[in-house]
Amino acid sequence: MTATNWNALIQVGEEAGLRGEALGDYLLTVSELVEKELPEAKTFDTFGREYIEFLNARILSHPDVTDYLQTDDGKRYKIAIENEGESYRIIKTATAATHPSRRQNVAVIGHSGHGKSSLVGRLLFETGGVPEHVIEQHREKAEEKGKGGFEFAYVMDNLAEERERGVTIDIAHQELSTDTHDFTLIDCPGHRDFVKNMITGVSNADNALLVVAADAGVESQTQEHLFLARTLGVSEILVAVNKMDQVGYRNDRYEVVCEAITDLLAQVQFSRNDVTFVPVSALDGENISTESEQMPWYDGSALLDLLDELPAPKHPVGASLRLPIQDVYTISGIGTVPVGRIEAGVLRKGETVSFQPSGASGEVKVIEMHHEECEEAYPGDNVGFNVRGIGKGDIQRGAVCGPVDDPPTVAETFSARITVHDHPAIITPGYTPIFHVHTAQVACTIESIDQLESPKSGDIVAESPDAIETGDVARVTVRPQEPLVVESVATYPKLGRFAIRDMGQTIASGTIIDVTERL
Ligand SMILES: Nc1nc2c(ncn2[C@@H]2O[C@H](COP(=O)(O)OP(=O)(O)OP(=O)(O)O)[C@@H](O)[C@H]2O)c(=O)[nH]1
Ligand SMILES: [Mg+2]
Repeated sequence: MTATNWNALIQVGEEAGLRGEALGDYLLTVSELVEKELPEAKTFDTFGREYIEFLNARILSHPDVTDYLQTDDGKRYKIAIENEGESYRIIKTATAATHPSRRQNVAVIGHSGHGKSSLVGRLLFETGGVPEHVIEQHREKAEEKGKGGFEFAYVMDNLAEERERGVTIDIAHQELSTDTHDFTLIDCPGHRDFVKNMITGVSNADNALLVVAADAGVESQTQEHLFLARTLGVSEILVAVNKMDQVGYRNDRYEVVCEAITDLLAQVQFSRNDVTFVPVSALDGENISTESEQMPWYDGSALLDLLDELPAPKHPVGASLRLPIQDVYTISGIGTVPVGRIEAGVLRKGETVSFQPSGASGEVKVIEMHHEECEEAYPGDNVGFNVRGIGKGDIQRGAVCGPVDDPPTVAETFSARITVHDHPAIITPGYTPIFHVHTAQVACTIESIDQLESPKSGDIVAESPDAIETGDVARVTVRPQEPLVVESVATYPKLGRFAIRDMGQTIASGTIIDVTERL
């Protein structure tokens, strides 16, 4: 199979898509694939599928999942790949309307009052998600409460207390669709009292949008959130420098703020090249969906276009189902409905699943995604579901759902590599702070400090040190004080990363190397 043949395949596919007819089948041998195509190609692990990128199309495939052929211009065809010994036969089965690679969870993070909720509200408004008269109603209500200017934030802040205080307390999810993506924006609280809610939001995110007000610049939760996003495995960070109206849309002020953020990024081993900056005004709607005329000095794209350019999320390939539970609802007519985001594997109707650490299990009766029922759901999907025989007492935030024959691992102990970022004193064995891992928050004891590493080279510089302190990197053994599901970072990245908090601040972070299962 040569590149020319491949082009022909795509062409036929496009025409067939229009007519809704079968593509026909094409045979290519494994050696042809490897020798002719792969040198030009890359493989990616995405959505539990293996992306094989060809010259101008790619096959998204996984044994568990229907395959798709995607051309460079974003057209997708549902295909079946039949494996005939040495050969693959590719058959087009239907035109695929949507595809999970459109889906992207973005956590909106940053210091309190910098305009996260307002920015999400504005994005929804400009993409038609919120009609003008609703914004008007919010404007009136906000003014009545002496909170003029909060009309866009009120789109996100629904709780009475949130509106009264003018701060977000718990995370809120909002759907936003563009031509190429279906985003779930997770508006996180910026206030330092609610960092634990922000962690739940970030642990569900693929990428993050950091909002920094141009007038206030970097503040304490700008730093803490950036650090947590990095620690909890967010791949890319987009920085919106908001409230540009407050600084007269001045380029020099924008640059000062960008420089301050660049310094913070360096502390978490991000370089400025890994991050995109955009100046915006949520209040005036500048640089949100169209490029702003107020800032001719800015030569980049508007925020919405930058969101579309965020990298596709990566998920483990060929792994078993792992679905950390974020909340559990009781819905009349259905019963107990746990909700969460699939981090690995496939959730299927009719299959028996197990929740750990409780061990409760049952058959999946209903899966719902974005208010629609579906047969199966994949990594990256936010789902609500119902399992036969499972009641509210069997599951809570922090539980993890997986297959009965390969259930999530409940740890007796685990070994981890931690970095101490900010602790006022020394840390000795026996120390028991709160560990935040996926959606769980559990007190865990650092039972032993096994090795001290050089932060630069990673070399072991001491065995069994008595204590560690700020700046140290160490291998430690950890014992959860309550049953807790964790996995090694190598097998399930999102279940193997954690932040450690104590005394109202984030003091350390780490990755899990190995888990000793509780029997
Ligand atoms: N001038 C100006 N004010 C803004 C802008 N964006 C937000 N604000 C104001 O900033 C204040 C806080 O906005 P929010 O959107 O609630 O901020 P937040 O980041 O969600 O705050 P938390 O929920 O507490 O973390 C409100 O008074 C907004 O009107 C902007 O672009 N320009
Ligand atoms: Mg808010």
